[in-house]
Amino acid sequence: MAATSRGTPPVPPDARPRLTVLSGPSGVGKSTVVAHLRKEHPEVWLSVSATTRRPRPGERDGVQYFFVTDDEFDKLVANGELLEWAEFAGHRYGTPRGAVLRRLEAGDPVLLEIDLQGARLVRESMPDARLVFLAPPSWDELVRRLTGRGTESAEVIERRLQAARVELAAESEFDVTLVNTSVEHVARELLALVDVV
Ligand SMILES: Nc1ncnc2c1ncn2[C@@H]1O[C@H](COP(=O)(O)OP(=O)(O)OP(=O)(O)O)[C@@H](O)[C@H]1O
Ligand SMILES: Nc1nc2c(ncn2[C@@H]2O[C@H](COP(=O)(O)O)[C@@H](O)[C@H]2O)c(=O)[nH]1
Repeated sequence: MAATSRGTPPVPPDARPRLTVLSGPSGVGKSTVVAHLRKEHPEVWLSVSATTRRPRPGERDGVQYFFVTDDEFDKLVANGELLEWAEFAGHRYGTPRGAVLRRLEAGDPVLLEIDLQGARLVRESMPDARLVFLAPPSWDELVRRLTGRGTESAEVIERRLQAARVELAAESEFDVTLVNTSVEHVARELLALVDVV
């Protein structure tokens, strides 16, 4: 089945912003879609966030995240090294400022995969950023995906689903919504928005 999109259509190429923020509820498929996109288009640069969460099996420091201690995260905040940061389901996550700004200055398309709070902060500090919301085909499918991933305890899944209700209610704040029915389709739609084609 094809992915569908809602919201503002892409603006003409010469007016496209080069910073794209992808948000959406936990388990909707953000990382899966971005990994698919970057497999075919490695030129799309994805910011690697810092987090105080522990790595999941298979996750490597500096690849999925920079895994840091609470003290290290405090220092990143105190030194102004984060473009934005937020607490999500009991852990802190933040976007390293320096790397993002260097990429943007170089004219490279930049993609952030962050939560709703982070998206709102980026909108305030960088109003030209394009905010993309990844929505699930249905609530039941979101629960299936988050549970089926098998990486979180029942308690953590419950916290993430509570956050998901808030995030889904904020869809209208985003410039574009992509519905993740098909990873391939939605990755193609995201690529068009990220402005590298
Ligand atoms: N279109 C899809 N159809 C079916 N399953 C999907 C689809 N997209 C992703 N999934 C599956 O859903 C699960 C959650 O995906 P993923 O980890 O990418 O979500 P996420 O939005 O990055 O979550 P989080 O915010 O918690 O990091 C994974 O098991 C993934 O394989
Ligand atoms: N505000 C920010 N949110 C971020 C950042 N990096 C990731 N995230 C979001 O956190 C949740 C949970 O991620 P998980 O890897 O523990 O499942 C998810 O919505 C991510 O998009 C960030 O730098 N800032």
